[in-house]
Amino acid sequence: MRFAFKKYRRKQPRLSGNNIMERGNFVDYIRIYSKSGKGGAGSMHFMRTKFNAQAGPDGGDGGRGGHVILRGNAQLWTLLHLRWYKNVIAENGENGSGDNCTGRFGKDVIIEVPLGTIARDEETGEVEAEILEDGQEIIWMPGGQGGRGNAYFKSPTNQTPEYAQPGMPGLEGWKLLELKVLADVGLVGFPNAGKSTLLSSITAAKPKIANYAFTTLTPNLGMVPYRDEKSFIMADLPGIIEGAHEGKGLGHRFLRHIERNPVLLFLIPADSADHKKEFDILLNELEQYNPELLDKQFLLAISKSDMLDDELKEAISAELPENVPHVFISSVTNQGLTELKDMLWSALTDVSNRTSWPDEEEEEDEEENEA
Ligand SMILES: Nc1nc2c(ncn2[C@@H]2O[C@H](COP(=O)(O)OP(=O)(O)OP(=O)(O)O)[C@@H](O)[C@H]2O)c(=O)[nH]1
Repeated sequence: MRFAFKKYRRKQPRLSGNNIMERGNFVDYIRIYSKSGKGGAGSMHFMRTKFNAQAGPDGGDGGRGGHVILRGNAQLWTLLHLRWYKNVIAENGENGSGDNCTGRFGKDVIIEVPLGTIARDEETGEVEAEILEDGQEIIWMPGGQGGRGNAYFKSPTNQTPEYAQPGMPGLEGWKLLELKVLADVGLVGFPNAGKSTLLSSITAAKPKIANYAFTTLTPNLGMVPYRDEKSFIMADLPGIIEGAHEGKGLGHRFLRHIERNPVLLFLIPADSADHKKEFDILLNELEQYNPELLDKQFLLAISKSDMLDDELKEAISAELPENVPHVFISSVTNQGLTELKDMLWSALTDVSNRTSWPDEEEEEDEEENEA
């Protein structure tokens, strides 16, 4: 639903931020008390009898209460700018007055949010709005309708008594705004796997890189240029450790960002003690968080492969699951990066490339049949 009242736009209070500075302060979850405006009362002034509008001067309708509107802004990366807004309250509509004067509409409040923001009701958990495009506007909480003034009842078709009431109330309640980063490819790996280094070597993004765990505390996005001026977006997500779904390490807060990435690239470093086990732990953490994540397309990259000779590569390849394509890469020597981009692009464009996981019930059936 797009907001149609363009002429009111300039006057609306906007809850927006100063873009770039906010990248360092990643906030992806906000609880906010939100209220749309009440409709103004219709003017019934000077009426002699309740529905005999002919008997007095015309009274105008009350103005509509202000909406609470969400607007997508591609320059925003976090919800930080909303942190201090505990209440968002739109203005009430003005009452109608004599001489058929319609009350002024209450001012709408526009909340600017980054793309990928979901709005929920705290009590019901219901998703009420989702912003995916720059400039997209959704009337999240509509303002109450204004009451009808007696002018309205001059028309014989407009005799519905309930419209003669004062304006309708707006909506109110505790709401949640949640940001799920929008990217084509999400990088999944233990801390120190080389995720940020990969992002910085194939995109123009400059994430923090260091030889210690949890250098990346917030998602970083970068655009990967591909052949023929094509491109895709890659997200470097904070490292996952065993028990992340129970809150260990940085916990499961950031796992929500993976939900939006159609392709997941698992990064396992060449110097891992057990590549297969590391991959299984990561898969398990994703599954514990949300089993639907296993329906995504997976690719596996063995990072820091400049440390490996051909023999070691063969040994690692033999350990890895056959149904997940893998590639050896090094962000230092650029080894395998072109092949990796080709694989990512075909995974993004080719739905038939989807990794299939045997369903537990199927496995049980097979076991029974074998017995
Ligand atoms: N030899 C070699 N070292 C690498 C390569 N990629 C990354 N490293 C090193 O590995 C360390 C960790 O790299 P990061 O890119 O910060 O790892 P990360 O996965 O983003 O780590 P977190 O932010 O903790 O999740 C750094 O010291 C990098 O220099 C590579 O291709 N080869």
